[in-house]
Amino acid sequence: MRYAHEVGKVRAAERALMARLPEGALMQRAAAGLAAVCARLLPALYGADVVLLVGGGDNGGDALYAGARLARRGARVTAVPASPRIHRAGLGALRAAGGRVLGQAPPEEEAAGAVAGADLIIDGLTGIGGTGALREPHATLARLASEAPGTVVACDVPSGVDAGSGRVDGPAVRADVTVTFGTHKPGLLIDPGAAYCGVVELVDIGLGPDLPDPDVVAARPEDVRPPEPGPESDKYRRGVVGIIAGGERFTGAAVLAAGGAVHGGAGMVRFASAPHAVELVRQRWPEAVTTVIEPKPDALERIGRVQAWVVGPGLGTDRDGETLVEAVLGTDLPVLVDADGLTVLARRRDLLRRTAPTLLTPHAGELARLIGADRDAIEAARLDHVRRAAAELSATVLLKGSTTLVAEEDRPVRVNPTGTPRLATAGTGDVLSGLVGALLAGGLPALDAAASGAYLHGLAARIAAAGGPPAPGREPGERSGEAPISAYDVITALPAAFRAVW
Ligand SMILES: NC(=O)C1=CN([C@@H]2O[C@H](COP(=O)(O)OP(=O)(O)OC[C@H]3O[C@@H](n4cnc5c(N)ncnc54)[C@H](OP(=O)(O)O)[C@@H]3O)[C@@H](O)[C@H]2O)[C@@H](O)CC1
Ligand SMILES: [K+]
Repeated sequence: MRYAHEVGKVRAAERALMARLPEGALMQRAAAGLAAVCARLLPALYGADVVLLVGGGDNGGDALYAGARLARRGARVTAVPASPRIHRAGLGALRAAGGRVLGQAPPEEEAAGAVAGADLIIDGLTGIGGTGALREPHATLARLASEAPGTVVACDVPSGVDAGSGRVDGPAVRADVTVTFGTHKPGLLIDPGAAYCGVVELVDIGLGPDLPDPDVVAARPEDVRPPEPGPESDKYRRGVVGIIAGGERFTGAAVLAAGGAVHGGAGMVRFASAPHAVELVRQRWPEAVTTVIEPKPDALERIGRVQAWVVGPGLGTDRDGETLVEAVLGTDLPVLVDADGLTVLARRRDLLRRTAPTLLTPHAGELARLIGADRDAIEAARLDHVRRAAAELSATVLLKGSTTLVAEEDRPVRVNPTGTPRLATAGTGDVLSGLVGALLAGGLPALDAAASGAYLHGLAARIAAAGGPPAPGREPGERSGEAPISAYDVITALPAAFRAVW
């Protein structure tokens, strides 16, 4: 797992560690790590042009000390101060090492020329102390760095990205590499901030023993553990998922949710709905066991045993849909509620009073209705809202988006690292609900089922778009070689995604 801690906890751990270390030792560790990454990124350090963008806080201090280290090894280092008060000792160290410092508030052309001509730019404008939109001249310098041809290395956090949340309120530095100290910050893992970071390198400055449990974690491939069938598995032990989706009017969602479950490793998929949806699912997925039901309180009685339920995609939000959502939530089994089911829940929050696990999978608009918040406010502060929702609704909440988040009260929020803009296409959410339902039925706890499902879903989308397992890295501006994908393509690529993590 990649771990991230809130800014306040990072500062507390830093204080505790600094109390045991000689003055300035921590900043030296950070600067040494930053300089080492920069040296690796340059084909030749001797004679390389390195520009430091230096803000008025310790983030600028890190950049100055790292610049001094690079200057001592032969780089031509120029500091561009963005503030009249920059780290004095760092400035002295850079000068002593032969670095050049532009005048305070240098003319824009001079700074622009230095940035445009640099082989490598270190962004030390703001780190965890940055708040709100970048002011001038920081904003201009951030823009110049983002447009420059040289390699951009962000110190701790790309300036303009809110370290705690990933919020970006104006211009921000687009980094090729972000060197972060001690632990990740949530804003490095969550979009939009995550998209500004490039490759994130964590430098150990010895904070570990002083850090509490993480606030946010992101899975690596080895952390994704779908339930694996053993030699004694039969279809019942591998988990039977029941899906109630679609109706007379909406059938696509039913077919896609059932497909996500069929390819999501369920031992058996029991699908139940109105005749038309049942007919189409039967045609597309002969593996599913189907039942025609009517929207009555006893609707589940004819379906047979399941280990987890999925309810909602394409169900409709009228009284009939509500009856089915109520029936499913009335069971003592794990339930995933998606799409129309969530709209029903927004007016029937009483249905969430249950003891078995409940997993809700809203996008921002659905979450806005569920917790009575503004959709734009949710998009701007996704981490805060997903946490709030999990607490208020007493449920596991998977908030869909370019970085999908999964929250459960008193647990670190899971950030999905495999998301891709290609997933922003109709029907992919239905596939996710079937897939996660299969993982729930296979015995994963709701948080793990949701996080693993989101991971596999994103990976399948990437595989479908690329026509095979994605290449490990791509140069900026290089053609992606990817195709647009449909929700059905994601289903088809699920086996390859499972193979990649098993
Ligand atoms: N603590 C430690 O032991 C260690 C800390 N380390 C390093 O310290 C960093 C934290 O340093 P920090 O606390 O000094 O804050 P920092 O990120 O430099 O920002 C403050 C400056 O930014 C300015 N500023 C803020 N918002 C702005 C805006 N919107 N637009 C423009 N300016 C804005 C603000 O200006 P002001 O508002 O005060 O006028 C002030 O000058 C951390 O990220 C890591 O790199 C490492 O060395 C490891 C050891
Ligand atoms: K920075």
